[in-house]
Amino acid sequence: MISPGSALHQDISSRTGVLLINLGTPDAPTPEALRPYLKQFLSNPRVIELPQWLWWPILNGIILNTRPKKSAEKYAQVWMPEGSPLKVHTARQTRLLQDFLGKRLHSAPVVQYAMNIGNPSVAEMLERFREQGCDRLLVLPLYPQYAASSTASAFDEIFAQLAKLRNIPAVRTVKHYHDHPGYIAALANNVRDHWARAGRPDKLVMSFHGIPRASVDKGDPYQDECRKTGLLLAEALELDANQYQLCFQSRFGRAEWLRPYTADTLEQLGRQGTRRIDVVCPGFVSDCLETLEEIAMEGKNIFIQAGGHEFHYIPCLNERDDWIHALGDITLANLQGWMGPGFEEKGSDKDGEVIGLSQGEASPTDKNTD
Ligand SMILES: C=CC1=C(C)c2cc3[nH]c(cc4nc(cc5[nH]c(cc1n2)c(C)c5CCC(=O)O)C(CCC(=O)O)=C4C)c(C)c3C=C
Ligand SMILES: [Fe+2]
Ligand SMILES: [Fe+2]
Repeated sequence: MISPGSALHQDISSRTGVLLINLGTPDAPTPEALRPYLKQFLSNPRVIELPQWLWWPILNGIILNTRPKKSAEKYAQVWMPEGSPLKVHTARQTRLLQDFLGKRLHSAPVVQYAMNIGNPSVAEMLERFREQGCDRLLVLPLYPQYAASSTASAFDEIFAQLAKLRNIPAVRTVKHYHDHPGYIAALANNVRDHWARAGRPDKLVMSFHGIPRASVDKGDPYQDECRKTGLLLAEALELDANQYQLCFQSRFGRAEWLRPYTADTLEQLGRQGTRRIDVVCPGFVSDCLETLEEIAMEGKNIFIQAGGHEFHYIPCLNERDDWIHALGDITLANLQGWMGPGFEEKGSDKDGEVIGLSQGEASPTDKNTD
């Protein structure tokens, strides 16, 4: 919880904080840990846009009695010795971004991560920033494509916690970076590195997390942003339209979601006798349940059982240098104008760009206050 008013806040000279925010993950691969995680996730009206009177009996009477056990079994198959893959990679990315900024700025911002659901919570991290004297905060969701269910619900949580404070920091939010040249280059390098080691497939499948079709009809730009990322990645890899396929995974419930569904696409490609496919998940910057279990395990089974021969899963960006560099560039671009005394850059980086104004990004993406 955030304690109201803190003398510490006034004593330390003003600093900037960068908060990386991700979706959240259970604390353990057990039904007991899955239940509160799923309850919090699926009670969010940004995620399930049904009237409460209709949704609550389904959630509490059916889903929370069946899904925790099934999901826990899936999590157990991908759990790492240090914990949930999503959290392990997010924590590593945070440390690497802190190092990257430390090497490039005389006075680097404080970098921390929070989970929108579960731990470490947004409330806990906002308190840590306060303790460290941060009166400016850049919120950077680890979702390159904007969706109300992911990005907006992260911002909702930040502002709900700030609503409990009297003296809040200046806040900037990064809405999306689905077409950022550094992000696209990192995605393309990742695929090329895989091909250099393992040869090329007949088709590259780009699988994005789905959302309900109705969300797009109501104005969510998510589908367009996924398509733009896919197109830019295909361009960077010099692929023709018949060499790649974009699709949407992780459908939840019975409503119509974005099509084509990944499971159908994999089955169809297998049935058509496609010899080899490689699957990459550009919308996930960290490997997690949805990539390691749903794609690399379930997806592979679907393709092979339908008649496909060779299936390669290409891991997410995780801790790649070029991705951390892109994340650093996105951060610096969005800190423009907040660079006060002691915050000067140490010089241009190795690719010769001017720090904070890199890769054609002349201005911060989206700002709220200050
Ligand atoms: C990439 C961004 C994501 C969007 C958009 C998104 C929308 C969305 N998700 C659900 C339901 C579930 N998602 C679950 C896991 C999950 N989702 C994302 C990302 C997005 N979701 C990630 C990174 C993860 C993995 C978390 C991990 O711990 O590894 C789950 C929980 C797992 C399970 O039981 O299947 C659910 C449920 C909906 C309904 C939705 C949009 C409406
Ligand atoms: Fe999800
Ligand atoms: Fe750079």
